Amino acid sequence: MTAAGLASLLDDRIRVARGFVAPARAAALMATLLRETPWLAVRYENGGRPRELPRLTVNYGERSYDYSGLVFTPLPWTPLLTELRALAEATAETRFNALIVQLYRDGEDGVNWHADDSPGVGRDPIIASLSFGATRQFLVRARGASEPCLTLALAAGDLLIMRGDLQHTHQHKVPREPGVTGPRINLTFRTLAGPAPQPEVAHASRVVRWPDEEG
Ligand SMILES: O=C(O)CCC(=O)C(=O)O
Ligand SMILES: [Fe+2]
Repeated sequence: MTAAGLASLLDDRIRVARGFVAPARAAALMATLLRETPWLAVRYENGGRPRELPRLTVNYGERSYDYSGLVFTPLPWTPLLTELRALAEATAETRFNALIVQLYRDGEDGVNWHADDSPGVGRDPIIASLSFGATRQFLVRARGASEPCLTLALAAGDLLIMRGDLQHTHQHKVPREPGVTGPRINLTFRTLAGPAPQPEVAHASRVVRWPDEEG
């Protein structure tokens, strides 16, 4: 543990602060974010077949983010997200200008192996991730390996920081966990610089209400 209560992993390129947001506040934030975020179901075509990302996602900040080959216009910061950004910045000791908010509706949602290495984040990005709601597994593997070298259960209020050359040496994943019935929200703060991404690629994403008012 460092002075700030951060557990250090993989040569200090992953740091985890358990309970960074206290439980009552984390629960209140989960409810507010669920209710107030204009969730987007990201739809795209793959080999002519319509696909949808297995999670809902929204971008905030000053710059478009290139995600799964699609470019999305970000929404402006809200007072709440600005406040959370300041907390993340203080611990990560950097400034962030972009945020991806993702909703894993239940254990059927997840994100497959990837690295956060889109050109806009620069060479060795510092990325801060805040989790709320259901606890989910976060796996890390070395590039070229099939098995994870690190498995973290990210719970409500946990802060995870990735930095150094981790995105070049490793990939990460939030696997499907069919036993999980509750939703999870994850916020990843990033710093985007350099040339703006290409013009928007055609996609059929749409804002969805979740949970559905009816259900
Ligand atoms: O949900 C998480 O903990 C990770 C999300 C992630 O890897 C990403 O947004 O790039
Ligand atoms: Fe990621």
